[in-house]
Amino acid sequence: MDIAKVIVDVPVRSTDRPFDYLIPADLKLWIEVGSRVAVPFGHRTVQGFVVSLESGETGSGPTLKPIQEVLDLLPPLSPELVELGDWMSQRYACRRISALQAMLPTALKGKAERLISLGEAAEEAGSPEDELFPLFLDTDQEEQQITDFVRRAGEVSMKQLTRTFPDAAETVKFMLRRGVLSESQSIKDKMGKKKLKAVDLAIGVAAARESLGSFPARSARQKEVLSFLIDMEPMLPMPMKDLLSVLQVTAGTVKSLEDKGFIEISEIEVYRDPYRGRDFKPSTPLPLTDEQESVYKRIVRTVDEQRHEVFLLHGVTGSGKTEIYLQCIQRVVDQGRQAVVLVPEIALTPQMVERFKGRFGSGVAVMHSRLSVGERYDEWRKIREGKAAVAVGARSAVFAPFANLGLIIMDEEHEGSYKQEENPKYHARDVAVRRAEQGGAAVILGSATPSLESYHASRAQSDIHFSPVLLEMPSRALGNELPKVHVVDMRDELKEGNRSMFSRRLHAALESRLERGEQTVLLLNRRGFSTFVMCRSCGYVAGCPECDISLTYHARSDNLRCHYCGHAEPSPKVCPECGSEHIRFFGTGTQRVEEELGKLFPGIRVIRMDVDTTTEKGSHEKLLNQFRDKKADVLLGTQMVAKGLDFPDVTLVGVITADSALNLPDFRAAEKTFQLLTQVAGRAGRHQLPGEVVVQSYTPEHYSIIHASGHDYSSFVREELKHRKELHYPPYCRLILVTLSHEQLPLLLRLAENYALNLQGKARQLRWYGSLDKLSTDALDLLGPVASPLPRLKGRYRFQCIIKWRGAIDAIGLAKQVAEELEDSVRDTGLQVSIDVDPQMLM
Ligand SMILES: Nc1ncnc2c1ncn2[C@@H]1O[C@H](COP(=O)(O)OP(=O)(O)OP(=O)(O)O)[C@@H](O)[C@H]1O
Ligand SMILES: [Zn+2]
Ligand SMILES: [Zn+2]
Repeated sequence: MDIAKVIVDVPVRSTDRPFDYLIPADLKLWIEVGSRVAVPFGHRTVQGFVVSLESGETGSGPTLKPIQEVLDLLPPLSPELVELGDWMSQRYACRRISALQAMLPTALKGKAERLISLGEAAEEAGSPEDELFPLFLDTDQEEQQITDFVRRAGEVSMKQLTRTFPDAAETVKFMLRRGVLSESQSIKDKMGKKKLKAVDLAIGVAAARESLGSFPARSARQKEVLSFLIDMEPMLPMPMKDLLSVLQVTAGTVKSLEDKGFIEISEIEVYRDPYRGRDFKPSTPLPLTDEQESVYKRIVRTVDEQRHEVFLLHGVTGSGKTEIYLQCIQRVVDQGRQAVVLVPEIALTPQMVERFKGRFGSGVAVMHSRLSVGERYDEWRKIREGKAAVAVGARSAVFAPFANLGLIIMDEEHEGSYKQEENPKYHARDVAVRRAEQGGAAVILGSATPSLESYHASRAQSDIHFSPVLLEMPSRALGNELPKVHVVDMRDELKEGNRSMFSRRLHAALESRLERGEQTVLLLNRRGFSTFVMCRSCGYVAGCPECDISLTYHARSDNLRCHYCGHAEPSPKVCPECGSEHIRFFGTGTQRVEEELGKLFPGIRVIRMDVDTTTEKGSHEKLLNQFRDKKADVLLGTQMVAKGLDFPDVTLVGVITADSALNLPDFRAAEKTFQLLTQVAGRAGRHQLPGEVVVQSYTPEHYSIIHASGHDYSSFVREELKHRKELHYPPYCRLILVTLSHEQLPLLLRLAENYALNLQGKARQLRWYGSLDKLSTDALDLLGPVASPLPRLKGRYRFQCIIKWRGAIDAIGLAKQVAEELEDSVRDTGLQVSIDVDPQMLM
């Protein structure tokens, strides 16, 4: 009796464990760990993933239900990914099914049926003299039968195939891996594969060339087509429509060549390559600078030993980290292994993709949310079928289904967007490290401003589960200086009668750029606008007396509140520091800045890049290209303009208000401000022309602004770590954010208090509970419950607790256990508890 343990897709907590199913004899060879299957569950059929296989010789247990179907020929998950899912479910207190689902492209989540047809390689396959596969001679016959069967039918379902050839699983999978068979979704489904008419030579190049002489003059067009195809031979078959548009010939011309037997027109399957039709300038490895060389050598040592190791590559903006990535990937690819490159969604610009495509061509799969479901499915398939060796993508590319992963790179590793805010609430950095650990792969975490967590872990014993090797590149690759940063105190501007959002310095700097025909990047940091209260005369910001975090303005109740501890106070009418009436809730939009620019500099050409102008697909790219082509003087935008851009003529960067993010009720506010300023400053003067940066601030004395303007990461870190230690924040402990929600406020209040009490009680029994001040290393502390920053969402009230903990204790397990007990005790009343481990956003 063969048993499969299956994680089923049923959204109930009690189902979050594997269920046993019988493997019917005729499916036995088709089912592997990672297979997606249809199984009966209650009165329904649901989808599930096989997480382990057992031969139950003990066999006399309760009668098990059999698996009904296997849903894909090749399992969409590998045993390695299944194991990773298991780890995620513990690490993030999420359901196993949700961890596994997160690894798949949306197209695979539906119920669409898989269909099998002959693949591109079908012609060459199955011939007995195939010397490449001498060992498979006896499977040749089987292969022939299967090929015939599929050819006759055109397309067969999984079910037909598995039932007709129950013993041929190995052969079929092998055929699929070689492209003799190919798998797709049902045609009704729009995500099915895409086919295209394509043109190929029907005779050899030499013969074709010879025949060129025999074309009569009236067939000049045909001759032109043929000679073009001869030149293009290595690229054939090529899409018919490309041919027609390049040569400006009619389909009739091409058709006559086919009739004469020179060429053939067929349908080919195309991967919907979102970057098709675009030229990627091929690039070759650059000779490395000394700094790059020593970093490269160190990483390659590990790569060559095929060992797991994590590197933290701290290189200033423009130090040439990307070149290191490219050359390390090359090394891995040369070994026949694969690499994943993670970049923040926002930095996944065409410019970034271009650098990888330029080096590795079509061997690069790109995965990000701007692609359609079908495009994403194709890119994913390219990886799984071994047609790509490099995946570049946002967060979820960490799950790219490579069989032999040698390297994971995470660019801008400090970015908060690597954390997924919905379930499963994973952090791609931690998942990357874990996956690499499983598979003996190296990890490079790269940044000009590493997160305090990673940096601290590289220097000291820490609560993070890895300790990276720190590699530093303190100078720019092209030898130029980091740009000079001027900080302008906006309070002085106001004092001297300048009420404009542009300081005199920034105004003058902009003017001179316009005169010289150089370009400017303007950053308007919108994060946190209109949520905090600031005095425009003295820079005073209302903060919580308990938490050293700025208070959030609540318009409805017209008061200020602390989102950590619940402290509340009335909102001030005059500044408590200086008595000024210029105290207000901050708010400036990019649109207003644009208008102002137009007034101050008539005729100025501005490209505005923010959520409003970049919603359309491809718009982001279009705007950047316009800027690169110097169709504008100023690129004005939000965070989007801060990252990864490398434009030679940008010599000025202006930051309209540096402080806005500084005052968010978030213990990472200073860190994020420092990072943003450093990143955006790094856009200036990257090539020949020297750069200059003007940072406007109401709190120029803040250490994150001082150190960012001095390009001084280590001083910033020293100061920030001191604060974190005093106030017990990561990296000196870890956090768990528990959010409880319910439609009824009084009940929710009681439940939230219960949660806190139960947790404290349990922690006390385990002797964990207490202040983190104490010297003991194992400790757990709890803040709250308080109303969540979003106190009501979709008709549900929300309360939250923050658990601070450190040491070897199982705080995550405890948080989850207490949540489940509470949910059980109030069944049917609609309580929801969400657990966010290592939250990025506490708001
Ligand atoms: N070895 C090299 N020789 C010549 N030019 C180089 C070399 N390495 C990098 N460069 C060039 O230096 C510039 C900056 O490099 P790159 O964009 O890779 O830096 P980075 O460290 O990724 O910067 P950022 O963090 O700001 O994105 C690029 O124009 C790149 O082509
Ligand atoms: Zn004031
Ligand atoms: Zn507080």
